[in-house]
Amino acid sequence: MDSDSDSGGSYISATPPRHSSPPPPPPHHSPPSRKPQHPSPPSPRSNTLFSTKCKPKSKTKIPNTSRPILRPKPKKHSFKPDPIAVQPDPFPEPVPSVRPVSLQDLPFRLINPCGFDQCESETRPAKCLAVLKFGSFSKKNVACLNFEATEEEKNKDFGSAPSGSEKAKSSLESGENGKDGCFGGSGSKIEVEAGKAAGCAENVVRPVKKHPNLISSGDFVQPVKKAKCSNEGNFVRLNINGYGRSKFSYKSKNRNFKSSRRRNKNWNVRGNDSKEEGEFVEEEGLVFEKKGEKGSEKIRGEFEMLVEEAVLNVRNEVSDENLVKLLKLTHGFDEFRDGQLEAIKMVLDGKSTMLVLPTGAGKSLCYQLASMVLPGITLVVSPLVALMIDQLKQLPPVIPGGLISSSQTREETEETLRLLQEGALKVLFVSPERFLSNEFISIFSAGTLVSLAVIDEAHCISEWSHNFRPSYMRLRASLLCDCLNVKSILAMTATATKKTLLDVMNALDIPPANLIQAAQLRDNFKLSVSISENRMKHLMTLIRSSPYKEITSIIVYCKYKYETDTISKFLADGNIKAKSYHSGLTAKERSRTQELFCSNKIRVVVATVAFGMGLDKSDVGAVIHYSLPESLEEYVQEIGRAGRDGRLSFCHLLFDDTTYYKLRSLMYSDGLDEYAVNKFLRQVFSSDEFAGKVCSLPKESLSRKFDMKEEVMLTILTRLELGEVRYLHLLPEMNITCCLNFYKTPPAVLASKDVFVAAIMKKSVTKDGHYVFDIPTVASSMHVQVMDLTNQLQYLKLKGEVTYELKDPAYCYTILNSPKDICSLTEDLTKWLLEVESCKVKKLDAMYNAAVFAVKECDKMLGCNDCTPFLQKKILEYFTADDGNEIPNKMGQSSPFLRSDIKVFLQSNNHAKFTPRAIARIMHGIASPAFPSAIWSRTHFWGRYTQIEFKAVMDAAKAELLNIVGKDVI
Ligand SMILES: Nc1ncnc2c1ncn2[C@@H]1O[C@H](COP(=O)(O)OP(=O)(O)OP(=O)(O)O)[C@@H](O)[C@H]1O
Repeated sequence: MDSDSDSGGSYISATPPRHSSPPPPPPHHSPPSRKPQHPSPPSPRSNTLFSTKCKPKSKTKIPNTSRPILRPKPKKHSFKPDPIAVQPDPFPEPVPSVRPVSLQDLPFRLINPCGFDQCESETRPAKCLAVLKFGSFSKKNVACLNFEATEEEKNKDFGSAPSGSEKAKSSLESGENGKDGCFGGSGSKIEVEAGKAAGCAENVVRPVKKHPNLISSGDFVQPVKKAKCSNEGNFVRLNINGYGRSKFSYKSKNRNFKSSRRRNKNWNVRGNDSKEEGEFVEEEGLVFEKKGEKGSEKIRGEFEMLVEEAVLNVRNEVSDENLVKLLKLTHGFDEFRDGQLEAIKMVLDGKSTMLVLPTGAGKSLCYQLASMVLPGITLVVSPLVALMIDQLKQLPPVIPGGLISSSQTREETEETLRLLQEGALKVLFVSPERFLSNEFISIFSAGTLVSLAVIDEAHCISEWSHNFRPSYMRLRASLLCDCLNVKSILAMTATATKKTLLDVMNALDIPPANLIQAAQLRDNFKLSVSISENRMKHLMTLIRSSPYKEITSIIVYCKYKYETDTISKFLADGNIKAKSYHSGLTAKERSRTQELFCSNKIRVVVATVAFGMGLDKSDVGAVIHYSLPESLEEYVQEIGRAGRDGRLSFCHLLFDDTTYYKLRSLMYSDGLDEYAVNKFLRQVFSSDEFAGKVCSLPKESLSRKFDMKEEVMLTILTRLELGEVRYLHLLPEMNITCCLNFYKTPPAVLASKDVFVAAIMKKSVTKDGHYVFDIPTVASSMHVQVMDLTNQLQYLKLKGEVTYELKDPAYCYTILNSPKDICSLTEDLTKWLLEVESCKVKKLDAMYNAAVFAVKECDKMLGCNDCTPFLQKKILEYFTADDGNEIPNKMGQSSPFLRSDIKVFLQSNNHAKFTPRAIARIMHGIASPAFPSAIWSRTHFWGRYTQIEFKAVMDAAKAELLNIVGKDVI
């Protein structure tokens, strides 16, 4: 593809933003010419593609994340704390933000997650855990205290091997199915103690660094200090499921014997002092390694009883006091942050809840705590595998969790499902694609109780959000409740406009009274903006001057991959330790960069949107936007990666008009006209309908044919699957063309013995000695499943009879209902796609307007460079405004030369077929599958009209095409 911009992971969207194309390379840089993939030269009357057979019919305070404190030197800060409650003050007084020294001021972090005495705590430099592989934590009951490694270990270089999380993330971005992370049995590796807790008394439990939910994939494996009793010590697991308790007991008839037995055993072993050394003592969720010292055992016993008691207390009475006690024990925090308590109480009351809290405000804690108290399982749906892995890792040790995603092997998935069925998991992370699949639903119909379904990044449900994902369409309350018997839903997001929220709450059946919302921005940001004609120079100056020069971790966000490389090199040349990060790099390179950044070995990461989701670094001190974000949601999300430790952090936005115009053009790169939608639908429903017949759409060739991006095709297909009428059922993508060679037995002889081969012979063409055939076609002709045919091919290959190669990745589906009126379906779909497109454009305009407003207001206050109140104002307005507000933009509506330029363009390219949209795209310099920039950027009209409204260019193109072909064609 021509795109140089990055997506935010496994992004699939009908909408333009993240797969948008880069600015075209200048003509002299164009790659070697390829023949344009357009149809053969048309007759004059057919010089338009846009006529179709379908004639168109006529608050609250922002949660203060752990008391903002000053970074080392920033002198005076004047950030306004509460954009909702307080009107922005144009002359903000500097807020004295020095606070008394607290634990957080120490050069290390003390944790005490399990309520041990302070001396149990340990210095915590991050990310240096030796890991020891373990079979399955359900058996070994791996759970433990989350201590981190010693300073010495921290300084070790872990090489370039990527973390499990990173690998998954990388594979996601690159569309690979990474097999390298074993996520099935979370806790399948145990982190072993890597150092002594500083200053701890002798006779205590060693801080064993193992966590049931850590899923480091072996990449972090360092010379493992073999754990002394790692798999043979005395393990204690805490029962938090409440089995056996009448009030919350899970009354499934299908509980299998094995798990019941284990549960009973759990209950029997409470107060395990009597257990012998070396024996496993199983209870849900918590494992201590026995060190053979009576004191430590006592502490363990006390702790497990405390947590269990705290859970029971909450079950008996959901009071603030009881919940705070549980919070202290399980997470080590003294109090809840804004919104958390309300959300937890609502969920425990069985009410579906919409929770809107800023990034880093602690939304995850709400379902974590609730999951301990609720019976059965809590399902968490997340959009990215990387996010799921991070969330799984962040579960406190007492909560056993698992994960199911498409990046797992079958065995890993099966292992997780086994644990699930045994009742060994409390929280299960699942991707939306897997969610509600027949296979998944069948597990729950067997009796696993789902108390709570958590939809993380819930805005992805809505096409009016900045990050709509078709796969999230399947998350409807009706489906969740009907298929999984979910008791209540918790939808969480950090960034959603009013319209998006309404949409999400409608889909999930959440009543308005159950909305818990705080300001969408934390209060520990100092925001600034500048218009810059030389952004590179500006960036360098910024990083070298105060306060940025004192900040050790900075993220610079760019739009394009090439920009990240150029800028990181530029910074490195200026003696600033910087590296680039984008999806064009190998997984290993990306992982290495993230490692270096997280261990503070580089100061700056220059990245595309591909960086940051699931980033577990709390001390990022600054985020600089080198390019204008595409929406205020994206801006808020990205600056939210700074200051997660609660300290004051600095965010600067550099922008210019040229970038804005380019971005605005890109917003139109996914849109479709009725003509293309109609053609596509006809292709989708072209097959004869018979039950189970697998239809396929080869992605690449059809993408060119319809001038439609592959992900847009998928969006339409998903809509056809999950809309009001279920027109089709999507199947996994597969390569549909097979090139077969026969080795041992001559084809005719083999065909006489094998019906599959006979069918293949009938349906294949021979090409250079290969038999080439379409797999679904052959399977259909035999009335067998595609899988049967591929299995037979595999079998013949193993016998040495054949070799074959599969190619042409395709979307596969079966038709459930053919539309009665394809024209009205076309119309509906086109309307929807155009609305989504214009929504994206509006979002960019809102972002641009906010930036311009902030600059102007600062200019009025001569010399002021603190844009915080102005941006806060705009962000607040944006997220709370009613839909339908017109957003002004600075696009031109016409140009005296436009029509004549289009005319000349059409005359000089009369060999090609154009739609008005195709012409407008070229005039705006946007590549598309049928008009790639490698070819079309050579025309001097390429990108000439980026400053004229796209629709105006389309109208002009339509008029010119009509002039050429005659009005009767329309
Ligand atoms: N009550 C609390 N007191 C102190 N720290 C807390 C509290 N609740 C959560 N945290 C910490 O805040 C940090 C951020 O939490 P979390 O990752 O859940 O945020 P989030 O709202 O999900 O953010 P994002 O939207 O970016 O995913 C975590 O380190 C978490 O341990």
